[in-house]
Amino acid sequence: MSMTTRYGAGPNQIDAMDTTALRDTFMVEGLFTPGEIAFTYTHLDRMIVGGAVPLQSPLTFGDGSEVGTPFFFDAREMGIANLGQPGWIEIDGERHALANRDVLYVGRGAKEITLGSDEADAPARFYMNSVPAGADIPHRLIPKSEAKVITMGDAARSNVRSLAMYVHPKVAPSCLLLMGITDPAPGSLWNTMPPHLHERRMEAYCYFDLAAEDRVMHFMGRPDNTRHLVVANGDVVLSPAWSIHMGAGTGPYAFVWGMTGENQAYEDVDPVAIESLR
Ligand SMILES: O=C(O)C(=O)C[C@H](O)C(=O)CO
Ligand SMILES: [Zn+2]
Repeated sequence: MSMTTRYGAGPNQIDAMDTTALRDTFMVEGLFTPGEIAFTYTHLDRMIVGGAVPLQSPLTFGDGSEVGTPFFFDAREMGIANLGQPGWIEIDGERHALANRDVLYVGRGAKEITLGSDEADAPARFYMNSVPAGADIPHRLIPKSEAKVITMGDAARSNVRSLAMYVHPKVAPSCLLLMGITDPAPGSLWNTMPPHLHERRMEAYCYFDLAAEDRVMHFMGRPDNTRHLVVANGDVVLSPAWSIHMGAGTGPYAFVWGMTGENQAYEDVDPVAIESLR
């Protein structure tokens, strides 16, 4: 298991950043390495993002030395989305089967997590969002069929998309984690339109199901001072509360969004008018 750190930055700091500095600060690349678990500890509301691709041997974690508690989950909760082929996750020996796009919520107090793939040559790809938690909420498997799906957007503006809420008060409760998956409709390439800010929550986007030759252009920054990040399959964008977010792909893609902060009010967002962007 590896753990890297991202300290984040304030809105004025992006003026001095070149492309490499911007990417090093606001992106996490390389989370999905076959046979490994990789975590990045962000100082954006202390969300940890992670990836794991188990092959022949299952992968285990749960030690808390990197987070300063005896066990990883002593003061944390987590959502784990399977973005790959069928696999399974054991929480303290209790096994849950996860098909593609199923999500497992792991509540505070778990001791040991083991991640496995049904077939080593068609592995699961587990994506993880973990945030501090102050309550014990039961572990729960949320199959794709139980997610609450909302369709939004406008075909004339190429932004029709369906947004599936998994870890959400109306679907599966958590302490302060929100997690879901958004799929642009065929021919629709824009996500998160209109762009928005949510001053009370950070957000992490993990782009997936993107062809190797395609990229998503993810826009960030203050509305009057935007930048872009060129994102490949499996890359994560860290979106601070002060930053807008919206993106367009050069081909089909999907993304997992995860949020935490002061509240779980999905509607607590401030849309930003396109004509105000600079
Ligand atoms: O396409 C969208 O719109 C989204 O998926 C929006 C994200 O869920 C989001 O930014 C929530 O704040
Ligand atoms: Zn958002």
